[in-house]
Amino acid sequence: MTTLATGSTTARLPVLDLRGVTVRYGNVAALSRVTATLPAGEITCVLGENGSGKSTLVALLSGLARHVEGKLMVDGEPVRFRSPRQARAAGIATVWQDLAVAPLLSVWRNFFLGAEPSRGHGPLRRLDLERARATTVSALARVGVMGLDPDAPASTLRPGERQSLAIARALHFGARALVVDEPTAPLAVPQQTLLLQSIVTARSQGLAVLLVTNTPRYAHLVGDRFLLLAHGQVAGTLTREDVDVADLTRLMAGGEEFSALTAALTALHPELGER
Ligand SMILES: Nc1ncnc2c1ncn2[C@@H]1O[C@H](COP(=O)(O)OP(=O)(O)OP(=O)(O)O)[C@@H](O)[C@H]1O
Repeated sequence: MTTLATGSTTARLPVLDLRGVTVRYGNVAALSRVTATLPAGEITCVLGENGSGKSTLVALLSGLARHVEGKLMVDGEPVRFRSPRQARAAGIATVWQDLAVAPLLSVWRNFFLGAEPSRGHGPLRRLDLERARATTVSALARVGVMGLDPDAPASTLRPGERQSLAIARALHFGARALVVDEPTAPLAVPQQTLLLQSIVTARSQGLAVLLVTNTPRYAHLVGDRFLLLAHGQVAGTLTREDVDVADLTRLMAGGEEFSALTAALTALHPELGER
């Protein structure tokens, strides 16, 4: 993990850094001058009402939307993605809300998606099936998914397992940042557990994680920071020391109240305003 020693404290360098970023759809500013920092090895939860800009933030980071103002930086370098492929190449892996798998293909095929291991060279080069299966099983185990048959069709994966497969894939292929748009349909507890467990694994592997969630309870359980969006703007940024679950639940319902709380906290602790 990249760290920067600052005197007696150690500050983590941001993997993703947004400075005054604006994204428009026609005349609508879906994000307006958003500033946020996502350090390595931390989970930033994005909370906000419908239409607050959460999906647009995911679209921006994954190369589907472009900013017209401000700067988006990855590891300190300004970027402007023209495609999801470019975002992936920069090390940003996205787990979509409505994550699709190729249902008839095996679990291992879905894990590699065209990047299957091979052996031999030139005309003798062929798929290394054993390695593909073993790698899939061990990568899934790393995020806490045990006992899956790598040859089973992906249609047999439950929703939480699908997301975990995508996270396992991101870790295996060396992503630096993980963007997770939580499924809208509530997951059953075991699947929700799997998903959160995979996200926590990504954090412990040093990835910068952005989790878009509608569930303050889960956000508080795993989140290190909370970014509240309201009407496309940052209504506040807080850390887990600043809020409890009840605060988050209340604040999610109204960005204005969140702004008021942030202002009050910043007045008491000026250093919070610098986050
Ligand atoms: N493709 C689009 N074309 C025009 N306007 C859009 C488009 N996508 C989003 N918007 C508008 O941008 C704003 C932010 O929308 P966005 O979907 O990012 O919010 P959200 O917080 O993800 O909402 P939800 O939780 O409902 O998905 C909204 O006013 C929305 O109507």
